[in-house]
Amino acid sequence: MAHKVFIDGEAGTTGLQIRDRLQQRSDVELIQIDPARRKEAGARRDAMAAADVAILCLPDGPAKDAVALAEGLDVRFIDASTAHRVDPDWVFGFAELTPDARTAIAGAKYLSNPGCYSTGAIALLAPLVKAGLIAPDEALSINAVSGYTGGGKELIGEYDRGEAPAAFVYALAQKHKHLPEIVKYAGLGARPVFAPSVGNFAQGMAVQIPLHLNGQRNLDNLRAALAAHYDGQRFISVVDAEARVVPTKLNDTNRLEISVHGDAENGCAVLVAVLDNLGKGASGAAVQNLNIMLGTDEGLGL
Ligand SMILES: NC(=O)C1=CN([C@@H]2O[C@H](COP(=O)(O)OP(=O)(O)OC[C@H]3O[C@@H](n4cnc5c(N)ncnc54)[C@H](OP(=O)(O)O)[C@@H]3O)[C@@H](O)[C@H]2O)C=CC1
Ligand SMILES: CC(=O)N[C@@H](CCC(=O)OP(=O)(O)O)C(=O)O
Repeated sequence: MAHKVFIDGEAGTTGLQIRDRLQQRSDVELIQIDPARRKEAGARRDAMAAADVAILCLPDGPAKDAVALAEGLDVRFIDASTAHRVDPDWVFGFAELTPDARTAIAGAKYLSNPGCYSTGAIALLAPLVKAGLIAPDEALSINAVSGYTGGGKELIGEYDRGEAPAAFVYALAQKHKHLPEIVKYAGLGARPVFAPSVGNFAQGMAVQIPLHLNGQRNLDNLRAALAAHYDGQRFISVVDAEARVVPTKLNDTNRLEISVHGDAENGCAVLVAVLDNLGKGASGAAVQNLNIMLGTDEGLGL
C-alpha cells in the first residue's frame, strides 16, 4: 500500500520541489487540498489526519501552528523550516552526520530538515571538530553565496521583477537563523561569524570556511579527515580543489561536494561545500529523510 504524504505549503518554493520529486512515485500517494483552502486549519488537519507523514514547507510560525493543529493525530512530521531544528524533542535529519543518524531518522515522529547554509557549514565543521582538527571554541568565520530561491517566493519575486541587485551581502548583524543549528550540530562552543550573500542566479550555493593551518592541521590532514568521514556516502563526497568553485555545479541533485583549498607555505586554507539550496539544502534532503523514515531506498526519486 502506498505511503500517504501531505505537503503543507505545497505551493511554495520548497514544497513544489518536494511535490515534483514525489508525484511520479507509485509508493507514495500525495494527500492534497483544494488550493483555495490551503491555509484553512480544518482542511489542513483533515489532510494531516489522512497522512502517514506531513512535510511542512511553511514559514516558522505556521510550521509551529501546524504541529499544534495535529495534536492527537497519528502522523509523523518532516519540518523544512527553522522552527524545530534545535528542539531536543526533534531529530535533526542529517543522515551523514553521525553513524547512528539514520537509525534516529528511521524512527522519528518529529524530524527537522537542516537549513541550506547549515547543511554546508555542518558538513565541513562537524567531522573536523570530531577529529580534533578544529577546536570547539575556535574563532571561526563562515562566508557563503546562495542563489536567490533561498529567500523563497518573496526574494524570487524581486529577482523576477528585476528589482533586486546583481548581488548583495546580508545578515551581518549576526542573527542569522541558521547559526544556532550550526553551533549545535557542528559541536561548537562558540558562535562563528557568518557573512552570507545572494547572487543573481536561481539555485545553488557555496559555503566557505577560512582556516589558518597549524601543527597537525595541514591540508592533507583536513582532506583526509573529511574523506574518511564521508567514505561510502552516496550524496556527499570530497573532490579535488579546482581553481574556480561554481555554486551552481550541483543544481537539481541531492549532492554535496567538499573541497579543501589553500597553501601550506602561507599557512592558510579555505574549506568549501557546494550544494543546491533546493536539493541537499532543502527538498532533496527532505525526500532523502522521508525515504529513510519509510524504510525505502534512501535515494528513491533523487
Ligand atoms: N528556499 C530554500 O532554499 C529553503 C527553504 N527552507 C524553509 O522551507 C520553508 C518554506 O520556504 P520556501 O518554500 O522557500 O518559502 P515560500 O515563501 O516559497 O513558500 C512558503 C509557502 O508557505 C505558504 N504559507 C505561508 N503561510 C501559511 C499559512 N499560515 N498556512 C499555510 N500555508 C502558508 C505560502 O503560501 P502562499 O503561496 O500564499 O505564499 C507559500 O506557499 C521555510 O521555513 C524556509 O525557511 C529551508 C531550506 C531552504
Ligand atoms: C538566500 C536566503 O535568503 N536564504 C535564507 C536561508 C534559506 C532558508 O530559508 O533557510 P531555512 O529555512 O533552511 O532556514 C536566509 O538567509 O534566510
